[in-house]
Amino acid sequence: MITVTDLTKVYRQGRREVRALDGVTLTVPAGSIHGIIGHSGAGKSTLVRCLTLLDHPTSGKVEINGVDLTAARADALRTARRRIGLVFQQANLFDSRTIADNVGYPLELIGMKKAERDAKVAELLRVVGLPDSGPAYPAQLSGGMRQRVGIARALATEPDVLLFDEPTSALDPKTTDEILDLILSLKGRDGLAVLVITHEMHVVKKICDSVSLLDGGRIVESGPLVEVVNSLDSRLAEALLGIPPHAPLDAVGGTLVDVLSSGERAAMPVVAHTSHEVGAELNIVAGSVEHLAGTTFSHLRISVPPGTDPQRVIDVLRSQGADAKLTTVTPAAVEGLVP
Ligand SMILES: Nc1ncnc2c1ncn2[C@@H]1O[C@H](COP(=O)(O)OP(=O)(O)OP(=O)(O)O)[C@@H](O)[C@H]1O
Repeated sequence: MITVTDLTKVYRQGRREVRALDGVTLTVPAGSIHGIIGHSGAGKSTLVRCLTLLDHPTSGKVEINGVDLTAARADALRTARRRIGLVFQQANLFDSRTIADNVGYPLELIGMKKAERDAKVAELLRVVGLPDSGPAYPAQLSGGMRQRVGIARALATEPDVLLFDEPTSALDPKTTDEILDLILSLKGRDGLAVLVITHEMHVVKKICDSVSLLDGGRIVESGPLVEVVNSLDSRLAEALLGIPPHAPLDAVGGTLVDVLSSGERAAMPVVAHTSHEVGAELNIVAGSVEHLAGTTFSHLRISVPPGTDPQRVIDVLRSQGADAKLTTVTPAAVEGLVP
């Protein structure tokens, strides 16, 4: 488990202060995967550096299974850092070492004997699906395979936390899915807590149990995936269940209302019922249906024809358990969040 409490990082540029992290607090329990998303400049890289103590936070705490990394010095810090396995966008392997030697490198550093190391490396290569790649060199592997090697290397010291920094940003969609499947397969392994920093919504949808939105160095929304997306007022809902592009308002006509329903309600004809109840034809302009963390979410945009009171439509939709609100076509709240 990793617990971050009131983490703050202030950089000084001449007389100017930049608060790159401003009181970040979060907990990722063992056995779960937490995603952190945010647009460029939100503080993601600073968070990675401060969590791993590559950069010392200005204030606040980072604890792993109760051990305070921020209080550790020198040798104690080196040992404590091994509790976090790090995987970057590129695996940054040593080109002149074999794959087995790359994976075994952190074990060499802690002085593990060769026979024990070889057995551990073979096991790790099996875990990441590369049982026969030990003798190969990095240049002989694809980007996805190199990323698997990076994951094996990060697991070598049996960390309590695995921290992924944009792990699939350099990969094609098929390889991305394969790497995400691998990350999912590690869930629950030896009480591992997984933290994934990403700007890709697909990554959050596919593997995360919970998610936080980082903005201006602060966590502005956070919680279990199925809870944070269950409100039309949530920026995470907008980012993760966004309405696909559709015809402009003047072509669509009427007043636009967004409708969000989840679970069993997502399969019920709430719009048809509402149409019937208010005695007007409600047209579905666009929508998306997503299956997230075992729950189905339906996010629809409907147009209410002139002469029908949109507030009455909203009230009837809400009386059936859906969230509903008047909408504009492009919510400003998420601009820049989805690249
Ligand atoms: N060493 C530094 N000195 C001064 N300011 C910095 C430093 N590192 C980061 N910052 C500032 O802190 C803020 C957060 O930067 P950070 O790189 O953490 O964001 P990010 O979310 O990782 O962005 P990106 O996705 O573009 O990498 C930015 O305003 C940035 O300019």
